[in-house]
Formats: sequence, C-alpha cells, structure tokens
Amino acid sequence: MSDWASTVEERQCLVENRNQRDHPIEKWEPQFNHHEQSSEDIWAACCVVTKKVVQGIDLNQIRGLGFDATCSLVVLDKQFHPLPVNHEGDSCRNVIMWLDHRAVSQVNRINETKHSVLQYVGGVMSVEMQAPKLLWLKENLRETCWDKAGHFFDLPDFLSWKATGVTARSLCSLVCKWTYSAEKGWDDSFWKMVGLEDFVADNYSKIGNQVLPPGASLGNGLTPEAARDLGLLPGIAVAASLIDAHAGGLGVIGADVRGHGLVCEGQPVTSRLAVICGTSSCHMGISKDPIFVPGVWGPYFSAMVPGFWLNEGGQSVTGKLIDHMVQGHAAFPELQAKATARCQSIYAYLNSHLDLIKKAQPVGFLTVDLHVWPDFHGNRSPLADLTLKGMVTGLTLSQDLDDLAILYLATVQAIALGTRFIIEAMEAAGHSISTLFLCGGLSKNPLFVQMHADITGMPVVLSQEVESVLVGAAILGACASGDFASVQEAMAKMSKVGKVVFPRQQDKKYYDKKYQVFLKLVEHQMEYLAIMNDD
Ligand SMILES: Nc1ncnc2c1ncn2[C@@H]1O[C@H](COP(=O)(O)OP(=O)(O)O)[C@@H](O)[C@H]1O
Ligand SMILES: O=C(CO)[C@H](O)[C@H](O)COP(=O)(O)O
Repeated sequence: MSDWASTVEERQCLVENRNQRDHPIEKWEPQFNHHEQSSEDIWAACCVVTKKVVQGIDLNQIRGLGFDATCSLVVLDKQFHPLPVNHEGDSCRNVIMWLDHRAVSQVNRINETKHSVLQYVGGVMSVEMQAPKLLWLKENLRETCWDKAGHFFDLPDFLSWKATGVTARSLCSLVCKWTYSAEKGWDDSFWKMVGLEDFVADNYSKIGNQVLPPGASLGNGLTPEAARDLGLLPGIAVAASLIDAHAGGLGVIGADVRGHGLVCEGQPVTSRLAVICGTSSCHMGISKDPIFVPGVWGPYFSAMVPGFWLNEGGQSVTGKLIDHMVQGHAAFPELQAKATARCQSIYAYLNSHLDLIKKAQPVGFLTVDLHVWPDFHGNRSPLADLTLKGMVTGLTLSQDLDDLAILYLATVQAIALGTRFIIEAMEAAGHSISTLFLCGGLSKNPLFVQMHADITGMPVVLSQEVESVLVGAAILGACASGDFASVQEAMAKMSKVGKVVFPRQQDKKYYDKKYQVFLKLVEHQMEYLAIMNDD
C-alpha cells in the first residue's frame, strides 16, 4: 500500500517517513496448512501506517492512492461484515491467506476437469488460487460461511473497496487468481463444471462483475469515512489495485537502464525478468504474444503491464524458507546473541561470518558437499507439484555457527537455482531473458543478490527505491490522479536503477555443477516416491 505526492521533496519525505514505519499484521495457523488473517486488522494496520507516513506532509499535496496486497481471499456477508473461514466460527478470521494449502482435494478435482481456462494458469491450477478455496468453503463451511456470503474479494480489491465503497475488481486479481479472461470475461462452463455454478446464477455479483484495469480511478475517490481512518483528505483519487508481486513488477521493469553497461539496454522490455522476492518469490516475464509455459502461471493479458501478456513463475516459500532454516538451527540463539551484540541483523552477521570462514575460496564454494532442494511448501514453478517436499543432503553431526551459516548459504543458493530452473522453462517456451530486476525484502540481502547473478549468469538490477513494490502502488495512484496518461509513462518516470550486480563468470563452472546436482535431487525424490508407492 502506498501514497503518492506530487513534488520530489514530498515524495522524499514520504519515503523517509515510511522507511521508519511498519505495523505487524495478525496471522493464525489453526491447523497445519491453514493460514488465516483478519481483514479488519489489515485495514487497521494500513490506517496506522498511513497516518504515521504522512506526518509532516501537506495533505493537499497527496493526489492519489494506490493499493497492492497479497492475493489472499477475503470473505464478507451481504452487509459487508466479516464471515469465518474456519471450523471454530471465528468471524474475526475471515481471510484465507495466499499460502494456505487446505484445498488440496478441491484443486485436484478442478485439475481433473482439464477445462480450457487451465491453459491460462500454466496448465495446472495452484491450490493457492481462489477457485479451490471457494470450493473448500462451499464443501466445508456451508451454513456458517458459504450460504451467508455476499462478497468474496482478493485482498487488494478489498482494500480499494474499503477506501472508496466501490466493489469493482482489478483486472489483475481476477485474471491471475480467479480465471477471468481480459478478452472473454468469465467462463460459465468452468464454474458449472467445478461445482461453483452459484456464481453464474447471480451473474458473478459475489466475485465481481465490474472489472477495471489497474490504475483506473475508482468512483469518487477516497470516501470521507476512509479519509478519516487513514488521516488523508476525502476525494483524492484511488486506483484499481494490483497484487503485491505485480506492483513490484511495475515498480522495476520499466526503468531507464541507459549508462549501466547492461545487455538489456536497447533491447525490448520483454528481455527483462522482474523477480519479487519476499516471503515467496515471483518471476514476472512479459511478452507481446501469449506464451504458454508448462508449470508457469499465465499467460495473463494486461494483468501487469497494459497491452503485454504476463507469465508468472514462482517459488511458494523463499524468505520464509530462509527464516525457517536459520531459526530452526541449534546455533540460532548464539547467532541472535552475537548479531545483537554487533547491532547487526542476523543476515548481515551470517554474511560476514561466511566471509570469515571461506578462506581463499569464493564464498559460494563452501557448499561443495551440501545441497538443498527448496520445495518445503511444494513446487509452484516449473513443476507445479504441491506434493514435493524439501531435501537436504550433506548433513554432519556439527551444530555450530559455521554449520548454520553454511546451511543458510546452501538454502540461498537453492532458491537461486530454482530461479534458474524457472528461467530455463520460460526460455524453452519462447521467452528471451537477459537481465533480472530484483526487489522485495530478500533483495536487501547482498548474498542473495550475488547468488542470483552467479547462478543464473545474468546481471541483477536493484532499484534506487528499495521498496519497489510500493513504487508500483504509487504508479497506480499517479495514474488514477491523472498525473500520467498511461502506466507505461509512469513506469518510465518513477522507476530508477540504483545498483547493478554482475555475475562472477569465473565461478560459472562450479554453479553449473551445483545446478546438475539440484536437478538430480528432484529426480531422486520422485524415484523415492515411486519406490514407496510400488505394490
Ligand atoms: N535486510 C534484510 N536482509 C536479509 N533479509 C531480509 C532483509 N529484510 C527482509 N529480509 C527477508 O525478506 C523476507 C520478507 O520480505 P518482504 O518483502 O518484507 O515480505 P513480504 O513478502 O511478506 O512482503 C523475510 O523472509 C526476510 O528474511
Ligand atoms: O502469489 C503471489 C503473487 O501472484 C504472491 O506469492 C503472494 O501474493 C504473496 O506474496 P509475498 O511473498 O509478498 O507475501
């Protein structure tokens, strides 16, 4: 979520204020693979942060507001009150989070239909999309939720509705997560075939029958009530929203790259891949014509950059996996204590610790006999197999800080190897990618960035504004206010190259070998499965 001010100084002030402010959002995990949030809590957090961010700003300078958010499912009744998405009947928990994997049986049945809409989600629908979650609610919470529901929103659309009272959905969320087609609209036969014919009967009023392109201005702008909540002035323009990864893509992919010695200079924008890496990583590649990449979501028309098709590769847990590996290690308390004593983040400490123990070799070579397969939460791309599990090979009896640091390094490398795997699948299908544009929390980690450059063999561009996802949302606000005539124009003006990290060509052979091992790991996992399932 982000605001947009009209002058350079105002924008600078917003960025500085924002860098000092964030606000935790409540999460619940009532059962394994069930992840829930509260839409009221999320809105309240937006209000707290916005009020802090605009301190010291002349509110008259704020002309537009754009929202981005994760693609979680928000459920409200006909009067727009929260409905429970859980067996406990707790209506405070009315959001099924994007990473929730409760609807496995539902998604398997949806995929068995082989309906033609599935071609546009990489051939296989993900359990993280909305149709299986809706079917789960219908099959499991009929009385307490399904029968009472009046509105199912993607979280970014919920936020723009809260701000404006307009229930129109963004093309981005409906195309990417709900099977809507920018060209053909809803496909009645899909919803009937999967057992969700209820939506057809009421002309899709519960899931959206008014659809707007991201950046379009909504209704009469910010309502007086929302303005009070947010500490802004009523009537400012509010844009149709974007999913967070897509906002990150807009925030980085259109930057002017002249003068940085980049191979993509003078090449079409389709040679750039935006990688938004936070809790999960999303690999956003665009093309003029539709490209069908097995196991990679899309192609989605106009879902990110207007007029372009989008393919979205992804890894369901990346930042979350690194945190999981590090925090679960026996040496974590020691790491925390040492990092705190040096006033460093645990990751800055681990990176400097790796530099200490690497001796004369490049740091990446410390994992010559330690390999990780990173699908601890299933594989999103390019295998689209949610049954896959994580793997580690090369463990010893050691539990010291060196061991933790090297395991952390192997995990970071596994994520970068996964990115290479996704890029190869996209290129085999017709993409031609030369440069990565990284943003999100993990792009603040220099080791993560260097490993992505070394392992993919591509330069990595980092933006001047580290929170590029917010730049994407600000681009929407700037379009809604009419300050830019198009998203493309706003992208070119508002995204700026900060730093470029080039691959260390001399290490290529080593990483090619690590990649060979990486591919063997999943091959072996599938063999183990076949052995165990053999009668
Ligand atoms: N300064 C940093 N150094 C290393 N890792 C970081 C840093 N800041 C955030 N991260 C990692 O990025 C992840 C969160 O990224 P973020 O983009 O904030 O998440 P989200 O996807 O929820 O928006 C965390 O898993 C964290 O480990
Ligand atoms: O599916 C996605 C985008 O299409 C994202 O993974 C989801 O929105 C969550 O993102 P984050 O890693 O920022 O929490």
